[in-house]
Amino acid sequence: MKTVKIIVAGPRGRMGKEAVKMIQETEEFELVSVLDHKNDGKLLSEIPGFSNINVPIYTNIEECLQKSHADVLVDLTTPETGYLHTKTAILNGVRPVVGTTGFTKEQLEELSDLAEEKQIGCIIAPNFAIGAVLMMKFSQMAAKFFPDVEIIELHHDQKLDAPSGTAVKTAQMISESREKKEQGHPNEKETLNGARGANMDGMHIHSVRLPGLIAHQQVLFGADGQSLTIRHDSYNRASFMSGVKVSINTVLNIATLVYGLENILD
Ligand SMILES: NC(=O)C1=CN([C@@H]2O[C@H](COP(=O)(O)OP(=O)(O)OC[C@H]3O[C@@H](n4cnc5c(N)ncnc54)[C@H](O)[C@@H]3O)[C@@H](O)[C@H]2O)C=CC1
Ligand SMILES: O=C(O)C1=N[C@H](C(=O)O)C[C@H](O)C1
Repeated sequence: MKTVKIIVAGPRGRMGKEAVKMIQETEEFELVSVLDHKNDGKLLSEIPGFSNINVPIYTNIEECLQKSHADVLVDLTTPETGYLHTKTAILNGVRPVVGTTGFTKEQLEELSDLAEEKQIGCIIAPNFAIGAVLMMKFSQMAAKFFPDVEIIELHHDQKLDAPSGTAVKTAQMISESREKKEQGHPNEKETLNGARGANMDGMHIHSVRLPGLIAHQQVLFGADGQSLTIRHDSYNRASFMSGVKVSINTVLNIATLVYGLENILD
């Protein structure tokens, strides 16, 4: 069995910590270094909460990629950093597995073109939880029969991007099966800005941010005399790790960019 050598970017973050733990617990994975924006030159074991993990911390991605000889970079940072890391990894022949959300459509297209040109695998998944992927797929199926839909996503109040990457992906997937329409009354007017949420392809997305929440989404469909609600809840960040694992194993065997876990699950 060949060991997969992995770099984690954002190791001190909520998701990064969980990814480091999962990699340490997986026999065929080896954490070779981490990328952070501080603590350059230290060992991860010097950082509270990471005792015994003697891998170097880099703050410069080029240096990190050149010295680590990694197969995969797992990025769990912020939109700007995640984009830069993904691009640099592809250019250096290291395969990115990206959970970071908030990339623009143009950035995704550019990264996809770059992966194609370099013939290198890259997986960007707005949600690694299998249940969330099913929620998106079921919503796509339902929208064919129930074109009247609104999306409500609910997250912890430390989240930087809104709407969530999952909500955007859900709307994109629904758009593929839903007849085009603007949700709500044609003459509706907001008397308070933002009352109807964000509008994507005529669908409204509402973002809730509260302490105590982790990651939740409901997709509400309405029709004459009935409604259908499809809801997913992540109660902890371990819920995302099986998807990260599948992505690491899959990215080694593909030569393009895949956007969304649904495209690699059988
Ligand atoms: N795809 C998925 O299933 C999931 C994706 N996410 C996404 O993952 C990202 C991280 O989420 P959280 O862990 O909750 O955030 P967080 O704020 O806890 O962690 C982000 C980490 O990135 C680090 N960071 C910032 N700039 C950096 C740089 N230049 N170089 C290296 N590290 C840097 C920060 O120090 C921090 O430790 C977000 O974009 C979030 O939306 C979160 C949960 C699940
Ligand atoms: O920031 C988070 O926490 C999450 N971000 C992802 C998103 O934007 O969809 C995935 C999950 O919802 C948790």
